[in-house]
Amino acid sequence: MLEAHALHLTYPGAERAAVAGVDLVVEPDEVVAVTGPSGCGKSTLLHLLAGVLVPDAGTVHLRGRSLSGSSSDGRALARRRGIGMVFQDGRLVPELPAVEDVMLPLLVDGIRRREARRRAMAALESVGLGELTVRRPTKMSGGQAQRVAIARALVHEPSVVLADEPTGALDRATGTAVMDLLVSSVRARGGALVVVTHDEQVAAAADRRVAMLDGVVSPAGAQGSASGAPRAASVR
Ligand SMILES: Nc1ncnc2c1ncn2[C@@H]1O[C@H](COP(=O)(O)OP(=O)(O)OP(=O)(O)O)[C@@H](O)[C@H]1O
Repeated sequence: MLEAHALHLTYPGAERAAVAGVDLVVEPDEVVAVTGPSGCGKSTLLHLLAGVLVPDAGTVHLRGRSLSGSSSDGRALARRRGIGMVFQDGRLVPELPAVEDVMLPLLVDGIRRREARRRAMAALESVGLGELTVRRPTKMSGGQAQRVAIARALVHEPSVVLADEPTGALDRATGTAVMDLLVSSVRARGGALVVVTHDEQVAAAADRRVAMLDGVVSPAGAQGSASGAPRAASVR
């Protein structure tokens, strides 16, 4: 589904690489947790997978199609359509009612407002926010706002959802509910989920754990499986 090979990225002026040669294969229907200490490169890896950052070296393929390298329109489109992103703080637009925010990825893709609104309403319904479609995120609880962010990541039906500490700002019960929702929404569509997390409970909900240290996948992490049943050849 999603395949990264030999990814490297050094931020300008940095002494060492934030991501220093990561290989990662995510299978369809798989939930992968990326864990590791602060600063080890988890978010950078996720942003490389999403195409938010362009690697200095290495490749990212989604369903066999290259997403990495210099960004042609075709690649940008493949990324936009194929990947959904959930940020730690949701990154919702404070001025926009939930439905307008969830419509954004569809409008960027040229879908007409009326159809975009219909699909955004359905996505909000599916995350249990059918009653709050016109509420602004500033008037929502943290868990509700994060559900809006999940609806926005899923509304264009991506193959892969990448989530950067989606429960980081939430209390435990709300975080568990949000993670359950994310996993079930992605699984219901046969998609894959990569979730960066510091939270043991979130990592335990994954099929497999990839532990990073100093910009690389630690050997123990490559073997690790949250469920105790490693999937062969998923991380090399
Ligand atoms: N925009 C940036 N410019 C320069 N250096 C950066 C930038 N973003 C991250 N870094 C550095 O790259 C390294 C990896 O950072 P990254 O945010 O990927 O780690 P992380 O594992 O996600 O950390 P955390 O768990 O604290 O979010 C760190 O040393 C960090 O200081």
